[in-house]
Amino acid sequence: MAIHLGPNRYGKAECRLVTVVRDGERHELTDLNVSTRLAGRLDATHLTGDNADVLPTDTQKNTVYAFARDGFASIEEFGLRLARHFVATQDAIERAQVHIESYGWRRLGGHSFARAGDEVRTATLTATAEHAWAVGGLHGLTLLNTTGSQFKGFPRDRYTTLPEADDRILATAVDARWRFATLDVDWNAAFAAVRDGLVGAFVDTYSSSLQQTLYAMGERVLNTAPEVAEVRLALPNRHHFLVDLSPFGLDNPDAVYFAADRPYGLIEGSVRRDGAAEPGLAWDLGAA
Ligand SMILES: O=c1[nH]c(=O)c2[nH]c(=O)[nH]c2[nH]1
Repeated sequence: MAIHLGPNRYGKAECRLVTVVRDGERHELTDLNVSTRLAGRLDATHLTGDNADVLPTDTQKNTVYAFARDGFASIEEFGLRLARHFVATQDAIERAQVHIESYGWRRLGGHSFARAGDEVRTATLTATAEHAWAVGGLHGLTLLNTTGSQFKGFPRDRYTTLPEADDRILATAVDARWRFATLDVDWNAAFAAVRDGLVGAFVDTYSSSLQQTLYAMGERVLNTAPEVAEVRLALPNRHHFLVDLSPFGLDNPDAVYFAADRPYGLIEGSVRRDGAAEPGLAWDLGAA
């Protein structure tokens, strides 16, 4: 029976990095979580324990902190610089991916900040010697419409108990990633445009299903951000169930809800621009 080494990669996960730019009294804060992944001709270390091609994950972590010393205008720019550095300087490394989470802080004053909720901006930058790819993203953006949503016309079988809903609460925590067709992008402006598109479509769409809202959100992003080739969305349906108050002799005119934690519907999908460039390694460092 033949046995062989399958796809593999290695790197330093979750380097927590905070930077402060001290411009007089007004300080700028970034709060990141940076992960590196390297792949390439790494058979030797797995098969014989020869580490000649294994840039230590400790060195990868140090590189993250050292490059941060130079500053960066966006997490996409920072991640691209790191990913390109690893493939350019390590012979055996053919593919590098840097994933960055950016935690928001709301300004309270010149040098004071409050953590801005659960929303996280993300970026995934992948490089080979010849190409690079960028994926932007966000997760933890919780949205809720108190009306403008229904769910009707679904099939019923002997296990169906769900009543048809003419008017319901629609709530979700958006998990979105979007693939750029180019690297010639004003990254922070693009992030703002995509985020506005996601939120705007959620607010504006009369929803017959969360699936319909998902498509509307992806379509709006592609219409507002020309650099984006594809949007991938995962939308948990944060169910809000009307509480039966009749045991207490009370009516419930769509006023009192139970916000269920789990289980939840999970609606996932991607919306793509026709004719856009192939994704290459953008989504997945892959096996090569
Ligand atoms: O928007 C929805 N999509 C579904 O697929 C679904 N299924 C369900 O039980 N409720 C809902 N709501």
